[in-house]
Amino acid sequence: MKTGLKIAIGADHAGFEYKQAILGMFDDITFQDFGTYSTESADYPDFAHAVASAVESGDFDYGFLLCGSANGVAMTANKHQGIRAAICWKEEVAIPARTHNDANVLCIPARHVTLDEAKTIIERFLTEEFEGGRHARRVDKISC
Ligand SMILES: O=C(CO)[C@H](O)[C@H](O)[C@H](O)COP(=O)(O)O
Repeated sequence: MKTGLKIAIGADHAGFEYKQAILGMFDDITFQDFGTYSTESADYPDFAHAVASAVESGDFDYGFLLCGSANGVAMTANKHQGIRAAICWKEEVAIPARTHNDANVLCIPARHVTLDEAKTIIERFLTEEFEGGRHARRVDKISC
């Protein structure tokens, strides 16, 4: 796993508890927490836009977003021009998210994976590197 990374993280109420756990999980990652800050019902676009803007600014290596299904945060983050947000629910999906899609935001469905699975997904996402080549050509075609 890469070390010394700066990561912007956010979640709605459905992802709050996993977000809190993730914040304490990795000694060598600097997190900035963009909320939410409790289990009180909240609106996922508020946190997804904040994390996406932070990653777009270049101040962070990656963004992590959590909501119940990960769909809402991914849809929101992907509205940002510089963002490639990938929903990853298992390690095998996190690998091509980085190697093929050069994803810069990892979206985790907190209601559908265990915390251990979320940790494994994160570790894999932070280990794999973009392969470039034919994948770079395809990634270049994503923007419209
Ligand atoms: O998954 C989500 C959005 O894609 C949210 O986290 C919620 O799980 C979903 O919208 C349901 O919201 P609720 O207010 O907790 O019923």
